[in-house]
Amino acid sequence: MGGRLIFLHGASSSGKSTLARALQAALPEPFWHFSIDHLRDGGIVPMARFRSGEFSWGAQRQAFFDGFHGMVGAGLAAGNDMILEHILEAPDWRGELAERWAGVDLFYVGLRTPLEELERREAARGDRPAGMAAEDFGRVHEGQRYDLEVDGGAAPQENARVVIEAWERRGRSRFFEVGAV
Ligand SMILES: Nc1ncnc2c1ncn2[C@@H]1O[C@H](COP(=O)(O)OP(=O)(O)OP(=O)(O)O)[C@@H](O)[C@H]1O
Repeated sequence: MGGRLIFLHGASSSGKSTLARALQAALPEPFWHFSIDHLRDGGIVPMARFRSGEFSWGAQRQAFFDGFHGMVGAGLAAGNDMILEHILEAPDWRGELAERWAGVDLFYVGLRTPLEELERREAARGDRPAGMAAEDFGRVHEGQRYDLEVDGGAAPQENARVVIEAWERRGRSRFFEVGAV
């Protein structure tokens, strides 16, 4: 039997990682927290050499994301429950992932955080390029249909409680309603 997937989707600095950690702390079973941040910051990808321009990110990007999406499927297929935080950057990813994860017990959560708060957080953390959050804000939720939307400006523990409560009552995920968007 496959694991269950809680997918957190929202702009950079919307609070996905923070909510994922709050969920991980509150869920009744051990869920993985899975993010490209972990590949980048955990030393799996040679980031310094991409950042210096020695390696071309453009040339690697497709394989990187194909691999990342495949790792989620592999984790689930092995029976692991997972919280995925991710941004669907390309318009065709949604359909591709709906196909790849067909049959997965998935709960799709949209994290909406006001632009002013996104910009405040981005400036305060200082580890994301300025303007990234605003760029995401304008397009990240476009055409998405979520099983639940939460206010990324609210306290993470409260959002975790709301997500878990809704997740426990979940039906078939709207993530798979690809043709309808
Ligand atoms: N509910 C919240 N209230 C106040 N600050 C928050 C909240 N959630 C997150 N933050 C802060 O905002 C910043 C970004 O949060 P976080 O890393 O969780 O966002 P993210 O969506 O995972 O970002 P990215 O996609 O860029 O990795 C962090 O400094 C975090 O402490």
